[in-house]
Amino acid sequence: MVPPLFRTPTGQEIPAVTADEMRDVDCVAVETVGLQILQMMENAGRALAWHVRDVHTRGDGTAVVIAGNGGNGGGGLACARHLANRDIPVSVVLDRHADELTGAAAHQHGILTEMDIPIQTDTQELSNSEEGTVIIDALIGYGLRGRVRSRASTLIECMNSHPGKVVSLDVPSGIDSTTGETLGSAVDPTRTVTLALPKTGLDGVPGTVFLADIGIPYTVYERLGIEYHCPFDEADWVRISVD
Ligand SMILES: NC(=O)C1=CN([C@@H]2O[C@H](COP(=O)(O)OP(=O)(O)OC[C@H]3O[C@@H](n4cnc5c(N)ncnc54)[C@H](O)[C@@H]3O)[C@@H](O)[C@H]2O)[C@@H](O)CC1
Ligand SMILES: [K+]
Repeated sequence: MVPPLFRTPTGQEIPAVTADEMRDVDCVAVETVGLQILQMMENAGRALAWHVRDVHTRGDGTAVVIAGNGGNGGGGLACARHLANRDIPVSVVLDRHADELTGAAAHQHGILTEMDIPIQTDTQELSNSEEGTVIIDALIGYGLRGRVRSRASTLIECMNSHPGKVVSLDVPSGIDSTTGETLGSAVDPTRTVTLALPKTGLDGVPGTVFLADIGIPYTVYERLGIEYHCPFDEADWVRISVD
């Protein structure tokens, strides 16, 4: 399979990676170069919050984060903190009971509880929220394995039936980030904010796609033989598309 070629609006080419290749990037960044996941996640959450504010054009200006238990969910929970810091009323719907969260997602969740941000597993509030509410899809990223299971599938349907805009983190949940295949059901976003490098499966996803800088240094890409030239200019993100 020839990987899709993504370009910035100025025509700069950016290589796309499979989920395995992105895992290698993460692995070299963390294990060899010494970045911590939370450092990258902080950049992801902040960039995502900027995009949520950018699509917030009308309505009551609220946001609901739908979060899973992996790195994608952790980025969404960090985003919730950044939105609350900008006085945007935000709530969180988890895909599981809070006691079952682990790793970075549990860490981010702990901060949100100290901030008194409403967190639930019930989707009622999401269903009742206004059209102007922005939904943040941080359920599953490139870690999707197999067909979407029932609870996640319910949350995906809930996001898709909401009249508000949906911003997906990294990959629309339910899309295989390597092949672009819908594994059962998938989020239909207004916008996707993908991290560090485009994923091959993003070719053809609905909505616009932005690439966000999460602070991975050149040396990581060099060590993996990925030809990378910084596509970012004044902003920490750039719109990308396939020819
Ligand atoms: N360097 C990077 O690229 C960084 C990536 N980050 C994020 O981390 C993500 C990758 O993190 P992970 O490897 O933890 O994986 P993900 O967070 O993408 O996926 C794991 C989550 O998806 C659920 N899941 C997997 N398959 C499922 C299925 N079939 N049905 C229902 N639920 C399913 C798991 O239960 C878990 O909650 C990226 O997509 C990105 O959003 C950020 O944490 C920042 C750093
Ligand atoms: K997602």
